[in-house]
Amino acid sequence: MSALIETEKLTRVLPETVPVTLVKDITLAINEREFVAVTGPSGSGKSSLLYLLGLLDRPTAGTLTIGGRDAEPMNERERARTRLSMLGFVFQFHFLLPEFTARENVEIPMRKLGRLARPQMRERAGELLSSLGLGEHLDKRPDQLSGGQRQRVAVARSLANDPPLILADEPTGSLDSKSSEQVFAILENLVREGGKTVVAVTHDLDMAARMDRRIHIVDGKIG
Ligand SMILES: Nc1ncnc2c1ncn2[C@@H]1O[C@H](COP(=O)(O)OP(=O)(O)OP(=O)(O)O)[C@@H](O)[C@H]1O
Repeated sequence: MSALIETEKLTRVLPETVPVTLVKDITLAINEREFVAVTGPSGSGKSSLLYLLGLLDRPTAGTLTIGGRDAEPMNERERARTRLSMLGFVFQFHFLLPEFTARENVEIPMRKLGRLARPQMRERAGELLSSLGLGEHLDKRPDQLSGGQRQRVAVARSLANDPPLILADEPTGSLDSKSSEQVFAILENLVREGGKTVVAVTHDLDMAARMDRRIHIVDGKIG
């Protein structure tokens, strides 16, 4: 079976006067249905790695294949399309659009991909939110929701186009322990029951220990 995402000596150097190495020679393979933690000290390059894996940044050396496809020759349009269909993102801060309701926020990636008719998008957004315990809050705006609820909306949004891979950057980092546990349980369930692959940066070593595998980054390298 080929890996969902595979890198070979992935490297990202910022071309400053004194070049800054964010990620160095990272070789890894992430398979379907894996729940993977990315850990490491602050500033070690965890977010930079996630950005590369998520096609939000381009490596300066090395290769990355996603769904068996080499990302290198993809133009911006293909990268955007791959992001929309293959990847879901959850960040530490929810980045929901404040003027839209929970349901509309979840519909946005579906509208961008344009595979479903509008009524189906609306229905799917409602179902996703309900499955994450937000059935009562479909028409609320982010400022009418708690932090934990907002993050669950962000998870629902990441699932909008049913991507096989969810990338999460400290998804519970700004939540209290109860909401944190809820969001963790949702991510775990996505892997165990939903067949998704989840790669999550976390500072929480207890959480990392409950995941399938840990990729530890030190100074931009696997350590
Ligand atoms: N655009 C940039 N210009 C200069 N330095 C940068 C830039 N982006 C990131 N860095 C630096 O690169 C290093 C890696 O950053 P990154 O955010 O990937 O680390 P991290 O492990 O995710 O950190 P944290 O755990 O604190 O979120 C850090 O030292 C950061 O300050």
